[in-house]
Amino acid sequence: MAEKFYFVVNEAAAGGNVAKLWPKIDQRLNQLNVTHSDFKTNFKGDAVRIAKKILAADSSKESVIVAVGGDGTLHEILNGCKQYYASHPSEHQVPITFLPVGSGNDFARAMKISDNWSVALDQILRVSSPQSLVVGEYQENLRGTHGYFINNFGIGLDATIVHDANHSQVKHSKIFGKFSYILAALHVIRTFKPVPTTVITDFERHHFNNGFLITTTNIPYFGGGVNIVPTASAHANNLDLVLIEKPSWKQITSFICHLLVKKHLNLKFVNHFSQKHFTIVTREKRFSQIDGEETPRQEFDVSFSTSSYPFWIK
Ligand SMILES: Nc1ncnc2c1ncn2[C@@H]1O[C@H](COP(=O)(O)OP(=O)(O)OP(=O)(O)O)[C@@H](O)[C@H]1O
Repeated sequence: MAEKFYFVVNEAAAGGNVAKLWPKIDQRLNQLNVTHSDFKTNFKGDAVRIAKKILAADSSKESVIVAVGGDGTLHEILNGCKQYYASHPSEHQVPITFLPVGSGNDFARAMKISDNWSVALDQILRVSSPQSLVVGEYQENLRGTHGYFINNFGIGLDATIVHDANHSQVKHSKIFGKFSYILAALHVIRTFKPVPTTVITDFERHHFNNGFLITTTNIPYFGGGVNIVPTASAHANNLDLVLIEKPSWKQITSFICHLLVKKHLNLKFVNHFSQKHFTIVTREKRFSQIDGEETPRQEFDVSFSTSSYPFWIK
């Protein structure tokens, strides 16, 4: 077991429910005599700063940083750690892990971390050594931005769904909130304008006039449990790109039926690339989502590659 756990708590995750949950988790940690401290995030992006602050104070071999929230919180902690070690390359890398109590927990689903916090906490406490996992790395060539993702980077359809769902009134409804993504998806599938897209791999260049779904993934799931690439794995040193051109309703129906039996990647109109490096260029403004976090509408010239980080996960 690690000597000290640093819990980075996003009380705003799961529609604010984590604020009510954290005292129970903290009480359980005290009952179990787990040496720990907690840091609450105060605003969007704050977990990046907190992760760097923790590492600057304690980079010991016995420490672990725990994201308490959804995928967005883990995403920020990974990026904070990566930024810290970019300027401290010789230091020991403190592993990170995840207590999935947010609403988007695709990474936990992929890594078989329980969605019951108490079971997930036991899983974390039973780990005895870190394991290195593959994470996605992106370099946005038009704006010079750079970062890492644990799950996926989507341009187009999924990103527009994330945007619409995040800005819908329904999301804040106690009863209908959980349907906000389905409602947004139904609307966006009908209205999304396809985008000309070029994919450049190490050996080839492919052009698609009507890019619709353009999702690069490191794990099987996106959008809260959709098994988009069943073979994707954070243990494999590659990323998977799924690109679908604007489909007819017949193709959408066929895609959904095949998705249910995990055969959708065999469909003729579904393009699937599995590579270590590739670049995606879109010359019209669209939204993107990175681990569920939306970015503004923009054109993209983004190069993808893989990287790795130690995770405190069995
Ligand atoms: N104190 C805070 N107030 C508001 N937002 C915050 C705060 N702390 C973190 N955030 C932001 O909350 C967002 C959602 O976090 P996260 O993905 O972990 O939870 P979630 O419940 O899965 O979220 P969602 O379903 O809304 O995407 C992230 O963009 C994060 O930066």
